[in-house]
Amino acid sequence: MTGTAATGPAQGAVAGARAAVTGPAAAAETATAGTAAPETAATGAGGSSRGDAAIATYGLSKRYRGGQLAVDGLDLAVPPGAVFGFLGPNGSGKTTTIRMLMALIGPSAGRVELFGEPIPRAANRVLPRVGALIEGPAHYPYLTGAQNLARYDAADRSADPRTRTARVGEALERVGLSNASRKKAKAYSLGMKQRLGLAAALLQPRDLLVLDEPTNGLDPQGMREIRSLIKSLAADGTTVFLSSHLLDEIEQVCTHAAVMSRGRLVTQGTVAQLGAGLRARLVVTTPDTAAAETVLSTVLKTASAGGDGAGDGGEGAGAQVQVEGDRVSCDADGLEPDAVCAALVGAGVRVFGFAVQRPSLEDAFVALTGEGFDVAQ
Ligand SMILES: Nc1ncnc2c1ncn2[C@@H]1O[C@H](COP(=O)(O)OP(=O)(O)OP(=O)(O)O)[C@@H](O)[C@H]1O
Repeated sequence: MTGTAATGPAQGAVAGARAAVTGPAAAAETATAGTAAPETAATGAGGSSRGDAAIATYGLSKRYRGGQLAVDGLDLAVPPGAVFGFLGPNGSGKTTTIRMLMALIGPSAGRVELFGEPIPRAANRVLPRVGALIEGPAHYPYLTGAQNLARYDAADRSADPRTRTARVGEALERVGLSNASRKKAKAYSLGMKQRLGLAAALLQPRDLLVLDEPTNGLDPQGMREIRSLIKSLAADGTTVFLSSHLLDEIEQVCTHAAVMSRGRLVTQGTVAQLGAGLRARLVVTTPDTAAAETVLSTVLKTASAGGDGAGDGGEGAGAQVQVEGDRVSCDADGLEPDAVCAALVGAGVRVFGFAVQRPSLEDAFVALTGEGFDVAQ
């Protein structure tokens, strides 16, 4: 443990990142920081080298005292300026990783660098550049939003008390809480509390924001507000690293993502790259499923014969067309959607719906891990 334990109820929000989260893990750590693993091959995300990464981890592992290997040999590279989604089902090691990034717990093996500086060794120098929101913010319920922020700021030794009032006002403005600044925190909705936690992380200019499940427990409106806030922070050049178990959230807000499963990194890259290995599907909705199936099989055979796989193309084409209820689908690779649609109509198929569906991140996860996304360890 290298962080300073937070006092009061603010244990979740780590503004300026020198206050420690005092979650259940904090007391039971076996911090053996410093047993650095040999540097592993770079797995650059989105073409960025790891030297200029905002966050880089090398063989990062954490085994809890009970023997659980929560994080296993993690090599992360978060490019500066990215909105980086750290994705994985519950229990896959996201929070444990974030705690190690913020020097709240030590790794069992491997190492962390933030902006090229070693953590925890350079924590005092680097962490003031990092704002964090970990495990849901807790606030003093009987203080107003503004008073809560003033308390957080007073606990931050790097913060200038002379500019406190102005910075508190700006942070509240930034998260859209100016009008509620004089309301007691206990009267805040969950979304407002989450925004207040973000405001605490924004009391100083930050180069990096680390957010652990920032939309957890929020209603759809609250989620939208947090997402648009994240986008506006990123537009200002802040690198944002956020964990989530919500795939569509990552797709909506992130430029890059890493996928975790059972403590291990499954893949990382741009969001576009993650789905790139998967093929789009052409989906026809029709009551004439048999006729549509015949047309798609013929189209696939023709496309396949026209390509370089002429020898084996025809054989499996029928099997590649799937019929589920009133939906008939096939691999869209190499097909001209307008020509396929014309062929369907020409054959008398009543086309009620026609789409080329891009694979989702969930499809990518299932393809990569062989398991559904809702797995819990
Ligand atoms: N303090 C601890 N002591 C022992 N085991 C722990 C501790 N904290 C977490 N674990 C275990 O480590 C594994 C990873 O947990 P972690 O909280 O990092 O996952 P997560 O992906 O953040 O999941 P969630 O979204 O549910 O928080 C889980 O199996 C969890 O039970």
